[in-house]
Amino acid sequence: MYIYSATDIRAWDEYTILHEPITSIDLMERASQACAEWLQQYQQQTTTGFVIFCGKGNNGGDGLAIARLLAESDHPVTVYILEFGHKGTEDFQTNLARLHGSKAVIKFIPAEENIPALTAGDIIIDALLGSGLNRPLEGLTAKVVKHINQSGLEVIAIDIPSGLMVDSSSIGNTVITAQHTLSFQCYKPAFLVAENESFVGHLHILDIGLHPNFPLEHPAANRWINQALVQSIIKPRNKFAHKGTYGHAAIIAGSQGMMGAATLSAKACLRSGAGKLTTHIPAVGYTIMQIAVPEAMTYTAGKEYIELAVDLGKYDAIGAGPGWAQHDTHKALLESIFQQTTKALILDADALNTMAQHQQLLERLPRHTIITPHPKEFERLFGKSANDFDRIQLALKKAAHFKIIIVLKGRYTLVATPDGLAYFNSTGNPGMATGGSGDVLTGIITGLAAQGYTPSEAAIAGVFLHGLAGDLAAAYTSQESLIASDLVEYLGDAFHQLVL
Ligand SMILES: NC(=O)C1=CN([C@@H]2O[C@H](COP(=O)(O)OP(=O)(O)OC[C@H]3O[C@@H](n4cnc5c(N)ncnc54)[C@H](O)[C@@H]3O)[C@@H](O)[C@H]2O)[C@H](O)CC1
Ligand SMILES: [K+]
Repeated sequence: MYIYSATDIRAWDEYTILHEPITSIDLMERASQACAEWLQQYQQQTTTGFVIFCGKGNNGGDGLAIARLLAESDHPVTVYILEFGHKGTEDFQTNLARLHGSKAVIKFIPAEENIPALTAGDIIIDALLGSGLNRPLEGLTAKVVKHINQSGLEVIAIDIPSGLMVDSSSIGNTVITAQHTLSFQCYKPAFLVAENESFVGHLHILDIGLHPNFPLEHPAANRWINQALVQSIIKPRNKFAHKGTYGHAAIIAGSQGMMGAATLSAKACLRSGAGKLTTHIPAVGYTIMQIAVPEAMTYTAGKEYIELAVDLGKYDAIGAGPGWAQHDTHKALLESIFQQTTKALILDADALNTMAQHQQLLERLPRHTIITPHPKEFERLFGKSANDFDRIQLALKKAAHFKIIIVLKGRYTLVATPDGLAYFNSTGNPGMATGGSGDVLTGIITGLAAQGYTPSEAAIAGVFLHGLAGDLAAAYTSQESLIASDLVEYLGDAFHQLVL
């Protein structure tokens, strides 16, 4: 599934109108019906009515159609139309004429003194501006939005909270703060960044039946990692398989006091289907590893932390970094790993911090290495970004420059590939913001890469399975109680859900 820009969404609209074919006003009706149905399901016993704020573009047109549909179902509806000093789009006008025949109360806001007082119990619907927004809100529009935000009432945004840019940062701008956003057909870039979370609230993507052929003809660089995509990657296991079929992985991890990172990575690697696993750990962790993960072979190098890595050429995938802590020897260790790596390499945690301190290491990264930084680690590696959109662009730039895959962890984890594609993961929950969660991800991606999945396949499927295991675990134990070991426990169920 693609994540389209505002321009692409408009093109999809036009494509649907031309090829279904359907008139623009009927398409608006379909979108509005989907919203009205959602709202009727959602309204509470305490809801006294709907107050709908409309602009004069097609977002406002949606608002007017929603008003009519709700009024037809006997809900008290008041509509406020913000005077922009023009007549409004054709579909806006058609819907205004249709609304005049209904029981909805229609009022206009030509000036600040006409901004209405809002009463508790009403649900506010924001249909002021949608994907046609091309500049920050100002003047009367900004005042109306601030008034709505200050009311403390429940706000439901249609398509996108008014004032929020679809494709670029809205930091510092006046934007509707919605509790729910009802958007159409596909995810938009604005919904995927942490800086917009407080505006968007709970997101609901409503299917309005835009033409299915458009995505086939218009691939986009931004993509959504969902079950269908991951199902197309993960292959059923071969009936004649033996452990050699699924590769030999190595996990180079752990130090005194951080052997948990190593055992979590190791278990996750094995639970992701790697045929064999050898852990490279310091001597202090030998017994811990042998007892915690009896399925793994263990090679010790260094006393309290890993000092060297040998004989790595035989591995199909190597995961390195979890629980290393910071030691001077790690620069040489990384150089040695880079030299010996012949296939996939996954770097996380202290391996990334070492690279951040010795930036020249970045230039020596083997091609198609996967790095899995969280935003702070990313910043240490590549510098600060002014906003989340810039950070995504920087990740794509660095992925292309170093020919690596960058997994930038977050609510919608980004997988940036060297060929300029940005995949956003759909699974996961805040319960996974807990120690060891990243170590599990390193193990999963290493385990998948060892089986022969390409680095981008391993990264995409890995982040999805990791998040899905988190969702299944949270459903069982709650987000609060979720610990990283649960992610390992629920990986099996996550694979089950893929129904191979
Ligand atoms: N497939 C779909 O997603 C469908 C979407 N629909 C709805 O249509 C809107 C987009 O409509 P459009 O008329 O293009 O844009 P707006 O309603 O957002 O209004 C644009 C209008 O406003 C002017 N403008 C832009 N920025 C500002 C500003 N800061 N202040 C004031 N005015 C501004 C701009 O110049 C235009 O004149 C989409 O969001 C959906 O809600 C359809 O209903 C069907 C399918
Ligand atoms: K809106």
